[in-house]
Amino acid sequence: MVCGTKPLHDTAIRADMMGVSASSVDHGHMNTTPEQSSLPDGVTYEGGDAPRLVIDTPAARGEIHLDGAQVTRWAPAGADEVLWVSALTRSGEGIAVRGGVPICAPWFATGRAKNRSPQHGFLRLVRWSLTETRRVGDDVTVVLTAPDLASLEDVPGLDQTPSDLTATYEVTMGRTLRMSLTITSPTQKLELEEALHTYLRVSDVTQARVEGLDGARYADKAPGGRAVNAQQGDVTFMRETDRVYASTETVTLVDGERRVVVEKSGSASTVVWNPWERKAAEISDFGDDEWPGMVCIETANALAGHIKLEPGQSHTMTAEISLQNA
Ligand SMILES: O=P(O)(O)OC[C@H]1O[C@@H](O)[C@H](O)[C@@H](O)[C@@H]1O
Repeated sequence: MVCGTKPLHDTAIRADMMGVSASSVDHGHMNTTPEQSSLPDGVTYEGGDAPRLVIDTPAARGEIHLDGAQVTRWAPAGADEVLWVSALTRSGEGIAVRGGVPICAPWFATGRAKNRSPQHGFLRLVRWSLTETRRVGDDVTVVLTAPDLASLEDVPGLDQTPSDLTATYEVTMGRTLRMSLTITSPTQKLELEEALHTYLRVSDVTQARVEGLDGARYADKAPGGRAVNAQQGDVTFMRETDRVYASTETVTLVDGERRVVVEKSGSASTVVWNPWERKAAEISDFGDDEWPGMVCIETANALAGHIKLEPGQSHTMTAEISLQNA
């Protein structure tokens, strides 16, 4: 779904709207340090090699890295952590944390023609700028902006897409985790693929199930999988699972008593992924024994669900995650 043309100045961040110091709006991406006094109560900036915002309010605890604008933790009040992160992950500039919610764009996997690199695009590999923080009640909203890509050296894969594309990401952490990604292509056509690659904790993936995809068509990307299939009933997990569903529906991950609801808008695809034993062993930052404890439910626009942007158009995709019984 294309949300209409948007003049470029609409995506520019106005300094007078920001709750952070002037230095933090400099798109020179090394210069992103906000002053603590400018952040709302319950938000702390932690610098170092992997700069991040730590959120701790009566509604939720969480964490957002500037590298890749990656949400890595979120637990609504009274509940255990919802997102999964590998014990083997690394973090820092140019590195996507293995877990949380990496942003995949402007293509998904290696793209529809399977010829793009790096895998899942470059937006998870660049350091974003913090452009706004605000607190309304106990909900904290953080807005991050991707750097001016053309001005950066060595953005891998930038030659495969309009180099002037812009991206903003608005994350609200409270009893619900709301993540909203807007991508604009100012001057050129863009066939956009994207995913909010959400890693969710489960106690045992072989006992978990995903409701809400009954009847949906899917491409099965697991070894030996067919391009076109139809889901029958809930999704359950018995082997490597790597599926791109054509679906705009809300899904619910059922893990024992816990029910994790993923609602979305601007998203024509839902990706469901668990690497299982063999593939987990092949991924260097994924522990060999960790796969039973996670499943990815990715709010996406991928394969046939890609978005066609005309010059000057934007698209916004939103995922909203909540615990049903909390
Ligand atoms: O290892 P990456 O690049 O983070 O990708 C992890 C997985 O991401 C999923 O979205 C893909 O469907 C899988 O094919 C892929 O293996």
